[in-house]
Amino acid sequence: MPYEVKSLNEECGVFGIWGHPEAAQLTYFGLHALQHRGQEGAGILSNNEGQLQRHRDLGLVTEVFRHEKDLQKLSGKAAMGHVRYATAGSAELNNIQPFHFKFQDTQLGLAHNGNLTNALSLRRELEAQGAIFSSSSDTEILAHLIRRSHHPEFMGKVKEALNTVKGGFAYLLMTEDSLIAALDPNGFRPLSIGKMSNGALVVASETCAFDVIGAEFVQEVKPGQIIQINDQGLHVEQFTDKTNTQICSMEYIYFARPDSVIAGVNVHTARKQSGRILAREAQIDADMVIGVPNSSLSAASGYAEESGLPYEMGLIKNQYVARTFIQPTQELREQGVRMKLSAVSSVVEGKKVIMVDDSIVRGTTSRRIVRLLKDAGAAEVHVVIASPPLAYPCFYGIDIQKREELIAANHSVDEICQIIGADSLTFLSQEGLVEAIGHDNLCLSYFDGIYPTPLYDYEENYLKSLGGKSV
Ligand SMILES: O=P(O)(O)OC[C@H]1O[C@H](OP(=O)(O)OP(=O)(O)O)[C@H](O)[C@@H]1O
Ligand SMILES: NC(=O)CC[C@H](N)C(=O)O
Ligand SMILES: [Mg+2]
Repeated sequence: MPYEVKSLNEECGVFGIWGHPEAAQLTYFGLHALQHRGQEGAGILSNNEGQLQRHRDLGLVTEVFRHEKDLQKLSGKAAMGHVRYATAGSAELNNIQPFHFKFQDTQLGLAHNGNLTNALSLRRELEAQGAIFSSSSDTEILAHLIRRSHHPEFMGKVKEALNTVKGGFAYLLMTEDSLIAALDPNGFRPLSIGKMSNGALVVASETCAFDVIGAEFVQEVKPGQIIQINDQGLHVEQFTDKTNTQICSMEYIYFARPDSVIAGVNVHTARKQSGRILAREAQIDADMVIGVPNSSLSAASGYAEESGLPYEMGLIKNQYVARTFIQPTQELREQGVRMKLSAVSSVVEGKKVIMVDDSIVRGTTSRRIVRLLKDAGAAEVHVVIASPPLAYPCFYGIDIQKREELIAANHSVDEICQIIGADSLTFLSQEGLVEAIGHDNLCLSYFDGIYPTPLYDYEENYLKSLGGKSV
């Protein structure tokens, strides 16, 4: 399967539109802007006067829609799409979204960014009651809950289902006559509403998808909200009032595109600010600052500005060899990093270099790059990381679910420094991170292990990995 070699994988991206004659085309452009959120598969489902049609496949958006006819057949003035990186269920075609359910009386489209923490137990219960699943993904569960609800109204059924699933979810649903968006009570994942000049309403995981289609930002979907969009406009309700906003801090640190805005904060600005604060906290004597392309470049520019050191291009990313086959072994991950980045010897030779990266997960990237820079002649390599040590897994939509994988869960900062071969290693403090982002409605569980919800099906194994410490 085509795939970019990444150390830290993204989640998923959703996009929906109601009220435009070229709805599927615009969804294609929107998904293209969200491609960084998932590269395993993509799909679009359109709604032509109540007739839903879908095309999906494994691969990047441009590969899935390489034949124009596949997009052209998706007619109608409403559509929704998805780019996937799996968190639950394998990377096979059956799990690629949007899902399209055809019942004898109606049809339903479903797309999901996030990860349910009670998916296994719900599935067990549903199967015991006779449900037959068509995929191994957690996403499908919502459709079963909606169809099995005894509530007399469709929206009532959806609300009941949304109150049954737990964990992280930004959902889009397409019915015959409306597009529905819903966000979990913690609002872990970003989800925003925009408007086009013809009045069409759009929903997207990130605001960068609005810019490519000329839509204007209107409002965010708030935690616990369900928003129905149809020919009458936009109808906002809460499916629960028990909310506690906890936006995933890794969205700001790494996942989201720098041009996106989450909770009123531009991602590049937050990253740049984190670099500035890191420079104040680290105070390292050096000749230059370099970033690790792509995601740490904003933080590196902030670090350079604050420290007054020159910002140099010491590492080059090869934009073309990055695509290869999924090979999730450590050895091949290292191979991927090597293919991806080269050090510029004429820039770093004989110099004391500060290398800024946004995060250390397994330590593969930092170790490899320190070696690259030293092989290229750097006299000293000081690694500074624009986030605190990542020592706890995420259960709300990212693929880091095992503590054993995380270098900071198993080693002190000094040990990590030795393992990656750096001359010094400094992490941004948690307070510094919060200050950089500028609000404290953040999920920081990666760093402090404090989870804002029970972990349900994951709890037992997680507790074992902690050696009995309670969550
Ligand atoms: O410690 P590790 O396990 O190596 O993971 C950390 C690295 O992973 C991410 O980059 P990634 O290579 O995924 O892609 P990027 O080009 O978007 O920065 C992140 O920006 C770090 O560089
Ligand atoms: N990364 C995601 O948001 C994935 C959505 C869903 N859990 C899946 O695995 O398909
Ligand atoms: Mg990186």
